[in-house]
Amino acid sequence: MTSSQQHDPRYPDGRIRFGVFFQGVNFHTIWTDENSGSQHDFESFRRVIQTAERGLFSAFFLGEGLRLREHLGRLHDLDIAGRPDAQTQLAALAAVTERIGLVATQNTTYNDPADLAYRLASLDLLSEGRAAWNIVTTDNAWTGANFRRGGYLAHEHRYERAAEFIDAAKALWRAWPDQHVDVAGRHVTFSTDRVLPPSSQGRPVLFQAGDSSEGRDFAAQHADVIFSAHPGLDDATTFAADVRARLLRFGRAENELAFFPGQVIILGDSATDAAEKADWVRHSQVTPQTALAYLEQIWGTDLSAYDPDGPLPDIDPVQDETNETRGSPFRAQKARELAASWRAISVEKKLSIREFVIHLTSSRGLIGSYSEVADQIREYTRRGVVQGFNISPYLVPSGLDDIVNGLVPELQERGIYPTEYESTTLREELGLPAVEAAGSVAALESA
Ligand SMILES: Cc1cc2nc3c(=O)[nH]c(=O)nc-3n(C[C@H](O)[C@H](O)[C@H](O)COP(=O)(O)O)c2cc1C
Repeated sequence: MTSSQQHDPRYPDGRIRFGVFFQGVNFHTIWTDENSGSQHDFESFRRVIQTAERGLFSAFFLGEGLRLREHLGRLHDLDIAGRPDAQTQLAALAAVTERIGLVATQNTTYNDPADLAYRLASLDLLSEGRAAWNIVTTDNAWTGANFRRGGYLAHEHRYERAAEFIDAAKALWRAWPDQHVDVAGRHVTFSTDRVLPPSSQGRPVLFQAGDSSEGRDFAAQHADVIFSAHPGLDDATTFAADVRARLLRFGRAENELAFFPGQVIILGDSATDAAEKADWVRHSQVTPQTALAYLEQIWGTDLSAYDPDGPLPDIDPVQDETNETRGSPFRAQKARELAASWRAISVEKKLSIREFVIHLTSSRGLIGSYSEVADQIREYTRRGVVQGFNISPYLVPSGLDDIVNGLVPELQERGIYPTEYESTTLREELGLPAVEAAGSVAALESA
C-alpha cells in the first residue's frame, strides 16, 4: 500500500469503530472525582451507553474483575469497589438502547460451557443480535477462589481448556432446533440440549483478550475480534502482522479477524490544553497511595514507610508467593529482575516513586486537540492495523462527552467514521463474515 492510498484495501470501508471499555479491576477510572457517578448505579452506565450510542459506537464492553486487588489485607484505594454482574447489567442496558453491541468478558477457566453458552445466547436473543463474549483465560488464583472448582490452572492447561470450552459453546449454539450435544473432553464434559433458537446474528460475536503466543493462536483460530493491549501505531502494526501470519496458518483470511486495541483518548481545545488535562488525569489516577500499592505488587512487602515523592525502594522484593498481591499477574521469581530494571529507569530519569508509576502507566494514549487526534486516527485506518478502539473513559459518566461531541464529527468529516448505524446486528456492524447456519453440525465428538 502506498501512502497516497486512503486506507488499507483489505478493509474497503476504511472506517474506524469505537467501543467503550470498562476495565475489570483498575485505577483507570477516577471514581473519586466530584463529577463521577457511582460504579453501582444503573444511572452511571445508562448515561455512558446512551452517549456512546449517540456517538454511533459499535460496542459497550465490560472487563471482568470478580475480586478486588488486595495486598497484605489492604484493598487498593482506587480500584472500583465491585460492580454489578456483567450479563445482568448488559441485559438492563439492552432495554435502554437499540443498536450498540453489548460485550461481556467471561473467563473459560472457572465457568462451565453449557451454562455460559446459555446465558450468552439469552443476552444475544433478548438484545436481538447485539451480544458478544470477550473470551479470557484469567491468570490468577484469587478469581478461582470464587468458584467451586477453585484454584488455578497452569498456562498451557488454561488454553487447552479454553479450546475445548469454545468448541463446546459453538456446538451448542449450532445445535438448533432439536439436536443433542455430548462433550467428553479432558477439561469439559457435559450432555445437554440447546434450549434457545439462534439470534439474528447466529451466535454472539467472539472477542478474545490474551497476549501470549498461545493466546494469539487461540484468537487466530476462534475469535471474530481480538482485543489487544497494543494501541500505539507501530506496536499495533507489529502485532497485526504477527496475528495475521497466525490466521493464515489456521486457514483463515487476514481480514477475518478485526483488531480492537484498548485506547485512551485525552482531548483539549489545543495541544497544550490536552497535555495539561493528561497531566491532571495521571496525577488523579496515580495517587501517592496508588503509587505505593503499585510497587507493592512487585516488591511483595509493605512499603507504607516509603515516601511516594522519594526514590524507589533499595531493598529487593520479598520473594515469597504467599506475600504476593492477590490478583497480581507477576510471579515472584520475576520480581527481583523487574525491580532492578525499574530502579535503573527511575535513577536515569530522576523520577520519584509516584512519578515513576505515572511514567510507567501513562506511556499510551492519543492526546491532543480534536483535529490532531483525528489525524492520528486516520493514520491507523491508512495502515489498516486496527479496525476499532476500545476506549476507556477516565471519568464516568461524563468521559465520552468530548469524544462524541467533538472528535466523532472530525472523524466523520475525514470519512473515517460511520455516519449512521448501518446494520441491526453487532456482527454486521463490525463487517464480520456470517456464521454457519444452526443445525449444520449434529454434535461435538469427544474432544
Ligand atoms: C487487553 C486485555 C484485556 C484483558 N481483560 C481481562 C479481564 O477483563 N478480565 C480478566 O480476567 N482477564 C483479562 N485479561 C487477561 C487474560 O485473561 C489472560 O489471563 C492474560 O492476558 C494471560 O493470558 P496470556 O498469557 O495469553 O496473555 C485481559 C488481557 C488483555 C491482553
